[in-house]
Amino acid sequence: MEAVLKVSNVGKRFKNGRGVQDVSLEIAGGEVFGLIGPNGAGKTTLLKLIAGLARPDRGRIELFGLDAATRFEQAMAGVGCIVETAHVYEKLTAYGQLRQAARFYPSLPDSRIDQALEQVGLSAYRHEKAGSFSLGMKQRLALAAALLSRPRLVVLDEPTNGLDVQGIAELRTAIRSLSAETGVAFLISSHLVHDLGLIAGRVGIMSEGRLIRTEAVDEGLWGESSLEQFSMAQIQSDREARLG
Ligand SMILES: Nc1ncnc2c1ncn2[C@@H]1O[C@H](COP(=O)(O)OP(=O)(O)OP(=O)(O)O)[C@@H](O)[C@H]1O
Repeated sequence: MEAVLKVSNVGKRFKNGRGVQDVSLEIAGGEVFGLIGPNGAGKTTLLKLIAGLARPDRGRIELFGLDAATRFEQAMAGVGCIVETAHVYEKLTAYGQLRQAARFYPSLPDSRIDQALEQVGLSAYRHEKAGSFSLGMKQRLALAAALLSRPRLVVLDEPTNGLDVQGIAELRTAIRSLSAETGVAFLISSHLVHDLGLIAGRVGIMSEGRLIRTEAVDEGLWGESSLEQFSMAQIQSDREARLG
């Protein structure tokens, strides 16, 4: 499928010398791509650059064939994101919450709210207050809000944090069926490598601001070891190669 995202040699350096450097990456329509790496590896920074929440110092980001630097608004219109915190108003019902979010899209029909709730498996809870929801349900409600405008790429920062096994399984079901049925692509970060291995079809390993390797999630590839061990070994050998 055609690329929804093309990142070419992107870099951003903070005053403390950290950030991301020379990242290149392509994500196709309908793909679920996971970004893994330890704390501070640069995952959130890269997601922010892609979601238009920060500007790169160098390199190029193309979304749906549009250069994000010169056609920012059109490019970002196709991106839904939850970066840093998933905002959920505890006193509102699931429906009420999405009604609030829908104010940003005046031409959106009310039926889209029900459809988004259905897409994340929360239809049965539409009249219940979000305050009574589990963390996993809150995450999926936030995802429903991000889906309202029918984005072609959804960017999620650490969505599995704090979720139990069932919460992860439900998030996985929602993401997998959305990508398969609607062709929306997902870019998801997590330092919880195992969790992301359950959700993503392909992963990219980040270390010290760089994307050191991308791989299809295929247990055969890492043989006896887990994806965690595989990624740690990659990070270690990358460090050794750079330090000479
Ligand atoms: N606004 C900023 N100003 C200065 N340094 C920053 C800023 N944002 C991030 N950094 C630094 O850039 C590096 C990468 O941070 P980033 O948050 O992207 O990592 P991460 O992989 O998402 O880690 P985590 O899993 O902890 O969220 C870190 O060393 C961080 O301290």
